[in-house]
This record gives sequence, structure tokens and C-alpha cells, in this order.
Amino acid sequence: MLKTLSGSECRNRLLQALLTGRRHGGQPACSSTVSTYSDSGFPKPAVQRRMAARSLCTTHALCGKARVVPKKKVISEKKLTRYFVDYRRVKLVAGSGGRGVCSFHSEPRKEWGGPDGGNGGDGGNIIIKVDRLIKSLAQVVPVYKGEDGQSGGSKNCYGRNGSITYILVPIGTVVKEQGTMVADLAQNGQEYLAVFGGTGGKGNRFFLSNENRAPMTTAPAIPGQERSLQLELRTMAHAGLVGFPNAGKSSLLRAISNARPAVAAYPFTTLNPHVGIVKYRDHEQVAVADIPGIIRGAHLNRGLGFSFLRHIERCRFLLFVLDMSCPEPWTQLDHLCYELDQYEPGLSKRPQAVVANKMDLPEAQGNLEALRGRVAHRVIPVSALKGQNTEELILHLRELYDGYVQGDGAATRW
Ligand SMILES: Nc1nc2c(ncn2[C@@H]2O[C@H](COP(=O)(O)OP(=O)(O)OP(=O)(O)O)[C@@H](O)[C@H]2O)c(=O)[nH]1
Ligand SMILES: [Mg+2]
Repeated sequence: MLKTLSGSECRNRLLQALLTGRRHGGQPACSSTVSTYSDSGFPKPAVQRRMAARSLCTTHALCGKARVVPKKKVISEKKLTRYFVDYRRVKLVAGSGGRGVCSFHSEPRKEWGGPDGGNGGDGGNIIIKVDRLIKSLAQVVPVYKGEDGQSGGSKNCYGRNGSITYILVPIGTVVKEQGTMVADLAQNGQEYLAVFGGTGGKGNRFFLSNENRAPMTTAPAIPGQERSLQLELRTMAHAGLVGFPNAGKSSLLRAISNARPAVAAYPFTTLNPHVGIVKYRDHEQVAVADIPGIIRGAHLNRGLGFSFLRHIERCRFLLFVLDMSCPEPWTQLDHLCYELDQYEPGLSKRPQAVVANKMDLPEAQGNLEALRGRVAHRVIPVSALKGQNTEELILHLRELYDGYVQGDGAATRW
């Protein structure tokens, strides 16, 4: 039977419910069926890890900051590929010099005023310059033309020099010409003068001498230098996700970072690498690259070809992603290491971890212990789909990164 409550009675009941931590239905406000504390009173190890990851990382799905980020619009694979470009061929044509002029001064009662044709200005150089705010070569266009120098004029007017054209590139860009490295741009602000502008032509004033008081000669302008160069990013990301197609690499990148690569239940969903950034609370950032799937014979250009092995070469450490629902998942690891070593001997020996993915599937549970028994490296079981145990991966990623920064990476940190 419904009973009508007076205003003060209703307020008292609400206050009582808030103080006892109970809801209107009589249930405790924060009841939980599973205890997060062990018998000794400390949080269980899994809970400890989750707490550590929450306090360390801001891109993890459990983190409050990440939760409030509005859902991103799903972008097609074709559009996503434009975001990260790590290789470009460019044709550079420096500015040509301006024309020198042949002219004679003339004014009333001064018929033979002498030569006054000015020189042309020099053509503009093209410089490749490092800017730490630039993260990929996406904004680099195929052809650059430097500014031409201005032509000279009469009355001894000299032409203006063409201004310098800058091509801004990220830190770690390697400049190559016909496969040979010509510059390694590893520091912020570093410049490489790629092509010289042409010298301006000389006007007839330049040729005035005691022997020749009325020179008609001008020197021609020199065209700007031309070069075809290849720009390549040396380091693509700190960590690379390496695995067979459908292993769940893109799903994993989605789970640990704010990147949104396409995920689908068919092989070769990812056609180009995607880089996601795992952000930690101390403002440190670790770049993780989702690299398209590798198949057996990739080093012979099978599947999507060599180019992805080239991307792996440019990652400082590797995360091998295995599909644990497949029988004998350790064979995937052997095949992946074989392909990497065939491409570049020793590539599979980089600092690494093995990510045992799809642990939410029942057949995966049995494979985990067998995998741990056969693999010397650390095995991190996760479920990228459900976001389970990704905290352990994020913490390990940070350990690998700290090891890299303390080592040779300190000089080229970005
Ligand atoms: N059950 C389960 N399914 C998963 C998990 N991770 C990924 N998947 C599924 O596996 C399929 C492939 O996932 P992707 O993330 O696209 O795999 P990928 O390795 O990026 O594949 P490619 O881009 O083709 O190389 C999708 O249907 C995912 O939903 C997981 O942890 N558990
Ligand atoms: Mg993918």
C-alpha cells in the first residue's frame, strides 16, 4: 500500500540513506560481490596493477580522463592512412637567379650618362629543417620550387634575392639520394641545405672599366640547382606491434592508446601503419605502432611485402602479439622471429615482450602455460577486446621505454 510522506519525513529518510551508504532499495551504495582485498588486507596483485596503471597512464580505458573523452567518429582505413607518412620522395628545384640588365643613364644635357644596368638577385635556397612539433612527413609535397631572384633594373637597381624555402620535417628524418644517406637530422632545429639557388645575372654596369666605358655586355643568370631526394623517418615509434593478420594488434592499440585503427574479423584489415601514443601521468609519452600483419614468406615480398618489415626495423622495441585461440601459438612467434631475421639479421633480438592476446576465449587458457614454458621472454596475457590486463602491458611498456631512454635513446629522444 502506498503511503504519502510529508516533506520533512522525506528529507529525513534521504539523509539517513546517504549517511548509511544505502540506496532507496535497501542495497549498499557500493556493494561488490568480489572482494578486491586479499586475506592479508592488501589489494590483490591484479588490483594493485590496475591501480598502478590508472595512476601512471592517462590513455588507459579505465582512467577517468580517458573515459570522459567523447567517442571518436569511425574513420575509414583509407582516410586514416593519410595521418602518418614516414617516407616521401621529393623533387627540389632551387630558385633561379634574376636577370642582369643592360641600360644607360640618360637625362637632359647628359647624353652619355654611362651604364646603369643593375644585377639580378640570387635565387632562393631550399633547406630541410627539423621541427619537433612535426610528427610525420604527411605535409611534405612531391615538388618544391624555390623563389627566383628578381631581375635587375635601370638606374643601378639590383634585384632582390629569392627568400629561403623551408621544408619542415620531424626529428629522426634521414635524407637519402639514390639510396645513399646524405643527411641524418637527429636534433631539433637542425638544417640541411638541400639545393642552392642560382646566382643572379650581372648588369652592364658590372662590366664598366677604363678600357670599356660603355659596355653592352650582361652575364646570364644561373638556374637553381635540382635534386631528387628521399626523406625517411628513422624512428617510427618506440614500440612496434608485430603479429600475424587477425592477431588483434589494432584492437590492442585501441585498448592502450587513443588511436582508432580499423578492426575487423578478416586478415589484412590494417594496410598502413598507425601510431598511437600512450600517455603517462608524468607527461611521458610512448609511441606504439600498429604494423600490418606479417605472414610466412614476408621477407620474400609475400603478403603485403617488405615495406612493413622496414617499419619494424625502425621501432626501438617489439611487442609480439600472438593469437592464443590458435593451436600451438608459440609457432607464430617462431615464424615471426624467422621472418624478421631473414629481413635483417638480429632484428628479432630487440628488447621485446610477448603479448598473449584473446585470453577471454576458452581455448586460450590451456595454451598460456605451454607458451610460458617455451618462451624465454616475458609473456603478458591480455584480452584486447575486453581490455583485460592491459595495465600490465602499459607498465611493461614503460619499463622498456625507460630502459631505452637511459641507453642510447637519450640523445634522440622525442
Ligand atoms: N575474443 C577476442 N577477439 C579479439 C581480441 N582481440 C581482437 N579480437 C578480434 O580479432 C579480430 C581481428 O582483430 P584486429 O585487431 O583487426 O586484428 P589485427 O591483428 O589488427 O589484424 P590485421 O589488421 O588484419 O593484421 C577482430 O574481429 C577482433 O574483434 C580479443 O582479445 N578477444
Ligand atoms: Mg589491424
